[in-house]
Amino acid sequence: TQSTRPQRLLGAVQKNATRGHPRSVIQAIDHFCRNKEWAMNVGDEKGCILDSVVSEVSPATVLELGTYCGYSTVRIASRLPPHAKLITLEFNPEFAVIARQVIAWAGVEDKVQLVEGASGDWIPRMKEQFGVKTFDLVFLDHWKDRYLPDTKLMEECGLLRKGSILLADNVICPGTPDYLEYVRNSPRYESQYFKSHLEYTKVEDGLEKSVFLG
Ligand SMILES: Cc1ccc(Cc2cc(O)c(O)c(C(=O)NC/C=C/[C@H]3O[C@@H](n4cnc5c(N)ncnc54)[C@H](O)[C@@H]3O)c2)cc1
Ligand SMILES: [Mg+2]
Repeated sequence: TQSTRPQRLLGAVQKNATRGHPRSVIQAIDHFCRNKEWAMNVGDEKGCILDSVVSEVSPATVLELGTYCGYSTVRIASRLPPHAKLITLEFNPEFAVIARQVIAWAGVEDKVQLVEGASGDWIPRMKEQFGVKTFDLVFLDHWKDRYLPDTKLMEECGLLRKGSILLADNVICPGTPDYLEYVRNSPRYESQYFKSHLEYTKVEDGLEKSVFLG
């Protein structure tokens, strides 16, 4: 039977990356997406911005919305301080199966909890289910029309504290206009745009970094 793109991406990781070396996993995926098949990973250009935010925040608790194949999961997890935890939500079981294997190949599985399910269902259960108080960093990279409702839900569930950082992918392409308008105009956020390009292309895109002011 035909393989899927995520399966072919995983194959490229297993063929070209070294087990336990997250950087080689990232390089293998970027090479595959540049030279074989484009895939919606945050990519190496925006990935460097993500890296610098993770290093700057040095978060103890991270939430990622939209795991896909686990590219940004590996990128974030490989830069977390010891004992830090990354919870990543993915509701497509087929993608979750691939992401678990990519995460394992990179050797970062003990920092990552991949939860299969929808953000809307799981955000309200973070405290009771995973003993999370608040998130120091949230990386939003799931369906673009979910960024705003999920941000409001995180506020309502008390998952954000003064200083929590939201980092959102694709605020230009595909675009998240309602989310951008909210974080840029709400007195509860201090927002900053990092101009970049849509992964593996010359099309403009960027990340929006928003600090929750409490
Ligand atoms: C016009 C156009 C099209 C595509 C692009 C290119 C482009 C570039 C990008 O960086 C992109 O991130 C995207 C994009 O669409 N990303 C959506 C990513 C979803 C993943 O997250 C999963 N998921 C979606 N909603 C939820 C949810 N509630 N709870 C849990 N998981 C969810 C899905 O199961 C997928 O694993 C697209 C640019 C322009
Ligand atoms: Mg994206």
